[in-house]
Amino acid sequence: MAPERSQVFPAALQPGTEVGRWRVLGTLGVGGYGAVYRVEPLEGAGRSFALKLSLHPDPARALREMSLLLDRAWHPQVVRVHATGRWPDPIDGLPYFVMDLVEGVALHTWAETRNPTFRQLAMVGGSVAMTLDVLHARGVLHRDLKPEHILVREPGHVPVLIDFGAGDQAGATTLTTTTLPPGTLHLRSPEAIRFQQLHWRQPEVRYPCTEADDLYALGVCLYRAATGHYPYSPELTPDLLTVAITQRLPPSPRTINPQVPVPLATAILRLLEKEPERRPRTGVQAHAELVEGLLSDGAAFDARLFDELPGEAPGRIRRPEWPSQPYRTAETEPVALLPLMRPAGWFQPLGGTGLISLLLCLMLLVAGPGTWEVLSGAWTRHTTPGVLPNASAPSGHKLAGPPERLHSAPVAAPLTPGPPLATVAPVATPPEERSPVTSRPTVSAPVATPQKPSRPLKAVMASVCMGMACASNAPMVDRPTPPSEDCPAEALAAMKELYISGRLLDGALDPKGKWGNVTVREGRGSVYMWGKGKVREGDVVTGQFYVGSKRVYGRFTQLKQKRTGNIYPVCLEFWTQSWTKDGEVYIEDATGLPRLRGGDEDTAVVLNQVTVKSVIRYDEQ
Ligand SMILES: Nc1ncnc2c1ncn2[C@@H]1O[C@H](COP(=O)(O)OP(=O)(O)OP(=O)(O)O)[C@@H](O)[C@H]1O
Repeated sequence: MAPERSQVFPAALQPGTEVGRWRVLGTLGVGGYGAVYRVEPLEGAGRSFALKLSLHPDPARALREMSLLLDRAWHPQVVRVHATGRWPDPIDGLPYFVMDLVEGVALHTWAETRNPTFRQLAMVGGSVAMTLDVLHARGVLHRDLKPEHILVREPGHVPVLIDFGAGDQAGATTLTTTTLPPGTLHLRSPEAIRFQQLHWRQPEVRYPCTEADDLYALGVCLYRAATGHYPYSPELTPDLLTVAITQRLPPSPRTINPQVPVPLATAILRLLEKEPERRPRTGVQAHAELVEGLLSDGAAFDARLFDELPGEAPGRIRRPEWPSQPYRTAETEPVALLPLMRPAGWFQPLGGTGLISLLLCLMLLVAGPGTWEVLSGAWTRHTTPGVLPNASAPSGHKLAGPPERLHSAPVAAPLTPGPPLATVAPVATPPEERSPVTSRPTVSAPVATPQKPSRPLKAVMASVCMGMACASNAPMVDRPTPPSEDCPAEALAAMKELYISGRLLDGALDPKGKWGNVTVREGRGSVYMWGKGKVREGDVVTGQFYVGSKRVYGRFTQLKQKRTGNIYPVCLEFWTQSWTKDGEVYIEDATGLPRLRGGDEDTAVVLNQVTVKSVIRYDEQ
């Protein structure tokens, strides 16, 4: 009998797995595009390296990152590539490359767990600026600089740049199908956002990133390190975030952390100027400004970034407070009706925050900029979450979701029923065994019936939940919905092919659990579909669960057909649609699943029967 083909999970390779001539020792991090493993060579055990395995079916980004690192981005403070290959099949497998292992932590983690001096921070910032200068002179742009991509190596506090997957070099072909390159909204420059607002209806137009974008992002990273907060919180809704970045001046770092030496605060704010021509023009100039005060204002630079908490474990810091009135209006042309000009994003319902933002903008137009100050509660509620005290590992886990929680979240269970790579040992844990979903008896939430609920029944269940039982027992942090993301062109095409574009699909979180409730936790997870279009019963969609204070959100990027084993890229999200008993009026039509009673910050109880909806890009409507 032929041996059963085992399945492997590229995002969750177990220690001992052999990838080409390398043996996996552990996981360093899982990002939106790749999983990074600590490895050692099969011959020559004892020397550790980092291996980045592309998780993306389209190898373009990985190949581009490799060629950039090998060809032009070499620098002592940029990871070096030592080997490349494909796995498990050396011809058709997923691309991977092996690079230096950086024994360090991300910049913001370094700042909040090591509590260095301002002198050390200025030197680290200046050093990154100099590295950027060399790269820029060679025509290389990083384009996704963020604290997670600046690893500070000890000893010596040497900042090393990683992840050039969004990087660009002069003459390279365009990688994306969207106006802006892949990136993170709260680190986007004001000019990039303004460009997108002007051109999002022109799919062929691409934003021409410049050195000024990298220098702006460096300013954001240093602001975060010096104050413990991003100048514009990633916890804001995308609409508010874009308004803030383009039209609000960030508070001086000294308003948040009065210990920041004046010259350093000035240098950071210069990097954050709204107009690129008012920023330092080059990395060398930025370096000069960042280290300028070291001699003249030496004593102030010797202070540590943050006060340490007395009586606590050594090194625990007191994070400065985010001010109650953080922003002033920038003296730039206001961009009217910002939220009307939606980027081609998905996971952003037309109602909710979008409508509110539209109203805010209309009020702003009518009443003038002072209106924002009245509404500034919206800004103050959302501050940057801090680094967890135990964040001392050399790297953090990264999800493709709200950026700041990425590094503080524990590594989610490896649930992805990965591409049908089949052939290679070792066998990864089957998804069911590691599922973030556990069946649990009904607590005080609606009692489930043993039949498929009709729409009205679903409505009743939902309304009972909304009326009394959704709120969890534990007080919850008010988490916003995940920010919008682009749906790749290939996913849009695949969903069309599957006849599921814009449609609602039913399924279950626990395939054996029938109609009861289940407990879900934040992390990767799956929905077992019941079938619609070319999606059949037993097909599985996989993606990310986010546990919010009132709802659970899901973003699903892969659909695996049970019958063929084929994997399709998709953009699906959890959706709740329910009607009144007569089926006439919507009670609810919104993203996410309502939480039932129970759960805590990171786990939630929801109905096992769920609906997912395929997104439509706004420019396709
Ligand atoms: N050379 C390295 N040495 C140590 N850790 C690393 C190295 N490269 C990556 N990591 C860790 O793995 C994580 C994910 O890597 P990386 O950012 O390159 O992946 P990605 O999929 O491109 O992520 P993103 O979603 O940010 O684009 C990093 O944040 C870092 O913690």
